[in-house]
Amino acid sequence: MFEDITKGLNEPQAQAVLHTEGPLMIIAGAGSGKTRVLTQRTAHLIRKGVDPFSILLLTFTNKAAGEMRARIEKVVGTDARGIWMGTFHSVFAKILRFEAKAMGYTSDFSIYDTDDSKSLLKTIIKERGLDDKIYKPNVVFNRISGAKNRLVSAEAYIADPIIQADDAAARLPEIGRLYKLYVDRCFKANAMDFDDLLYNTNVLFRDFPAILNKYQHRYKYVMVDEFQDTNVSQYLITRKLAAIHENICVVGDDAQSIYAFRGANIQNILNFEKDYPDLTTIRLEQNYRSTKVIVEAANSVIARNKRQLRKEVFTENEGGNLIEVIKAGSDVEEGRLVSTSLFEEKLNHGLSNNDFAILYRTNSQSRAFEESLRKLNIKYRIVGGLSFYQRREIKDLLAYLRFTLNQSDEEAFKRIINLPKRGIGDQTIAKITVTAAEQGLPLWDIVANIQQYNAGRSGVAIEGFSDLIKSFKLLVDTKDAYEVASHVAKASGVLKELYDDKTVEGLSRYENVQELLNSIKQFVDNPENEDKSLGAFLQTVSLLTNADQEDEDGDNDRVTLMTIHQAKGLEYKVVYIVGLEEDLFPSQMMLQSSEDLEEERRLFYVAITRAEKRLYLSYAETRYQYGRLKPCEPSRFMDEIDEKYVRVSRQAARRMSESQRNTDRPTPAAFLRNVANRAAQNGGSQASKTPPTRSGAASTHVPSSDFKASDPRKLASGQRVEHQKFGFGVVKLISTDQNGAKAVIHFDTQGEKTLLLSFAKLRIIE
Ligand SMILES: Nc1ncnc2c1ncn2[C@@H]1O[C@H](COP(=O)(O)OP(=O)(O)OP(=O)(O)O)[C@@H](O)[C@H]1O
Ligand SMILES: [Mg+2]
Repeated sequence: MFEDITKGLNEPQAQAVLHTEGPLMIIAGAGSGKTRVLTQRTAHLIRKGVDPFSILLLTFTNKAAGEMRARIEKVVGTDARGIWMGTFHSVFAKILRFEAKAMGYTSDFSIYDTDDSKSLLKTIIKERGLDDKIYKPNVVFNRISGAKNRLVSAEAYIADPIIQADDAAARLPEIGRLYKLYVDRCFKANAMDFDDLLYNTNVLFRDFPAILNKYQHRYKYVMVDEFQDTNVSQYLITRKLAAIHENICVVGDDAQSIYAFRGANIQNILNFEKDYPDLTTIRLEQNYRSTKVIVEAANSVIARNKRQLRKEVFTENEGGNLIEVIKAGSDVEEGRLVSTSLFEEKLNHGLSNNDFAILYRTNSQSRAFEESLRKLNIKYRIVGGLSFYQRREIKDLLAYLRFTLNQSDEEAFKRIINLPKRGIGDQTIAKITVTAAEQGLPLWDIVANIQQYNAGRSGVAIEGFSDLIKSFKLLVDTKDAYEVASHVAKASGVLKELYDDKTVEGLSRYENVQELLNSIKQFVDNPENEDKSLGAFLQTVSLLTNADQEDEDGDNDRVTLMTIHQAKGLEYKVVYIVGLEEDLFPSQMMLQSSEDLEEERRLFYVAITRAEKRLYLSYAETRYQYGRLKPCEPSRFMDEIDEKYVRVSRQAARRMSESQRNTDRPTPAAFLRNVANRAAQNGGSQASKTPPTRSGAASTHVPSSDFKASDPRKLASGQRVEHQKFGFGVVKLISTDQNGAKAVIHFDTQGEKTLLLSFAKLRIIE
């Protein structure tokens, strides 16, 4: 009866899909179909007649949830809409909204983003008269966040501070008090921060058994993707929710656990076996995503980690190309070489921009790649950069909307009270917040009754503000989110101020606000959204994760640039892992212990396993850091890949053999010698289906200065040339388009390639 649901799945995958009752754990390597199994399993449950409302499916991003929902919908139709699906944060925010009263909040509570939290902490630190160079809002925030994720309350923290050895920040005596003040202040503002969404859900389920019981009965089937990255708080919630039916299925890969720094705990996987003695464990071992070279290279890296569950990963996919190393003189050159390679890949393999990802360790590395991609007219998206919703003008309008809904929201209040300028000074604003805090009054009590306070000249302006907000409030219950928002944008003066600003930036800010209004309209028009209220819209917006951004201009064919952390669960035909240098990756900041090194290595494993067909690794010999040019050493991680899977471009190999000769110069790590040797020995192409390239001629007589970005005027068809990577060939055709001049060249061993002449380094053979 369920044959078709398991069609195309392998034996253990099918078993996992059909095993619906009782606890189930799927521990398996990257690309082995874990996420696919969850999708099929959910479709199967619905086909069996399970009510979609009783299925809870927790994913890593909202986007992943959306994609899974779309796939399930293909099998079961619109029933899929009823499934409770999303990130831990978004699902539990929804529950908290229903149950807000029990916790002393209203269902219109605000969600503070990290900026709001830090701004509030800054205010509190100042009010306490503490030095914000010692009590840095950032540091204090991380402390509080860490405590909440371990379910340590402010009171418990004060009684017994979490102090780790050699952690100076933890010893600051006021942290506990600041934690307490911060929590009180958020509560008074009817606001929860991101960590509260988990913390408060735990408190809710702990203190209100009847409420817990309701959800325990509702969710007959609970599933968690990326289980290795759940923290204790998330695990506890999941376990409690599944306690009655015990139909809990978690899937994960301990080798991809990369959030220990945020409290994720591999231990959860081990505990799971203890917590569920009658657990069924299924292992998936076949990778369907990547070529043999990529799978085996990834295996060879992760095998170096001591702390891991042993598991096999193999693939029946083709051998594929060797992993290529791109060596650049500087970070700028790295951007250029990677973008050029990407451009050539695109042309030579008929790929689209969507097939590519450039992965880096930290966000700040994106700049060089952005610039060089732009020069080549290649569209890209940055996941996790300054997102649309973090822009000033967007936050301004959102703050108005938040305050319209929740007049206790202190951070929204601070943002808008003098926007557009009403002549209300910072001191007056501080006076209002401090008075509210001291007298234990909601902000709004003071703002709405300002005539009772001695607010001086600002009084009239504040009165105007409160009248404005009162008029907005009247709309909330009867109008949808779009009607309220477009009225607020106009009546508040936000739109007009931007409209009057005729600078280029002003114009683009004005357009951004219009764009926000468009997105609210879309939200309202979407039949999947039953609740079209302002509150419902604000909730979805505040919980967008960085990976959930939509492209603004509707053109979705873009190269993706992102940190490796953001890349979890995703796959691309061609992947570039860039900045493979010591101190950058592995990151210097993370290297306190061998455990940290293992976490960095898992990150490298995640990065490698995103690639389907081809993988490139790049590094620069020098890089600007903190305003200074620094020499860099190649990352030890490149050394850790079994050398038979790696190929080094001729240029890199040649420079290496030079540095070997020059023994006075410190050679950049053993890696360089290794690869030079191996390139010379095996022609660099063992496992590849393509014939060996000329990279074997690592120390040819050709000085690199002879390879120049080619001037099209000197090149003619029929001419014989040599390319650094592809070897010798004959020019077939030269043409020009908006990207500049291109040549089609037929290479002796590599076949026909189209190269962009401003980048291709060719040597003309006279
Ligand atoms: N039995 C199968 N036959 C063909 N393709 C499959 C099969 N199982 C999975 N795939 C494909 O393999 C790729 C990887 O699957 P999926 O993303 O589910 O793996 P995963 O284990 O979740 O990976 P990750 O650990 O990176 O999250 C996807 O493109 C998926 O469609
Ligand atoms: Mg997955």
